[in-house]
Amino acid sequence: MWRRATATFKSSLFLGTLKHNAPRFTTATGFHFQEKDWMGPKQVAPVITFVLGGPGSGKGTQCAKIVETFGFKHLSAGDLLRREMVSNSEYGSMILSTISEGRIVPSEVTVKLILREMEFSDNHKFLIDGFPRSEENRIAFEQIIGAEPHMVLFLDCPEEEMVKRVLSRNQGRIDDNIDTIKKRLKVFEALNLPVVDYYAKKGKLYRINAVGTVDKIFEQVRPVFEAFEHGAK
Ligand SMILES: Nc1ncnc2c1ncn2[C@@H]1O[C@H](COP(=O)(O)OP(=O)(O)OP(=O)(O)O)[C@@H](O)[C@H]1O
Ligand SMILES: Nc1ccn([C@@H]2O[C@H](COP(=O)(O)O)[C@@H](O)[C@H]2O)c(=O)n1
Ligand SMILES: [Mg+2]
Repeated sequence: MWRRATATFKSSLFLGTLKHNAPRFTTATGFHFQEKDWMGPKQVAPVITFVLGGPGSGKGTQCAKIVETFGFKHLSAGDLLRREMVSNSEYGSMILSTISEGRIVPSEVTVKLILREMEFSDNHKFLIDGFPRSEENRIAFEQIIGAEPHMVLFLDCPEEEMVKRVLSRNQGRIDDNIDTIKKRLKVFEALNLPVVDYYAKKGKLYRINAVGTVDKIFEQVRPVFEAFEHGAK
């Protein structure tokens, strides 16, 4: 279990990017986070990568290749929400209506799901896909988890291509229909692009041209991770 087996952030290799002043924090849903929760015997700090991009830009597809090649743990915020939705959770109906309308689920719920996965993972390298989707998501992650990403991938894809991919995905998702896709694209532009700009200004953004074959796109992604792994050694 990563929560127990890992990080004392204070002695981390990644000291520069992690926040040590995470306050005692109790969310409105009663979830408790305290800095001491991260303390443990092993000196391994989490490596956090966010993977951003519009609906159908290929986040999940590229994440699978990153996992295979670089051994990250893939956490798709959308997948975590869909799993929560069908799990008899108190949030189930709220998540269903939010996803159906292409809106963003309250950050506290999503961050809680991500944190739970991080805590129980044996892996300390995380690829967080489809998150943060808004400035609210981003700030909640920083406050609750007390860490920032080391790098942020942005899969840059034209709208027509994203629409085409989503409509031919055929995985039975309630939001893969033209009406919801239009709403998701609007939300992406209004709420997600400001987050992309934020990380660009911080020098953490890697913009990937997401048009082309899956392998061609991965040829742009691979060197980003190779350089990071090389630098981290
Ligand atoms: N480079 C590509 N060229 C053509 N099709 C692709 C490419 N990459 C992914 N796809 C296909 O497009 C669809 C959407 O891809 P994927 O699920 O990876 O996108 P996503 O960004 O995770 O989307 P969402 O945000 O809706 O979860 C899938 O059916 C996938 O197989
Ligand atoms: N941070 C997030 C991520 C996703 N959602 C909701 O889930 C939908 C599907 O997400 P995908 O990444 O699988 O496309 C998305 O449209 C949102 O409704 C969210 O609220 N917050
Ligand atoms: Mg996806």
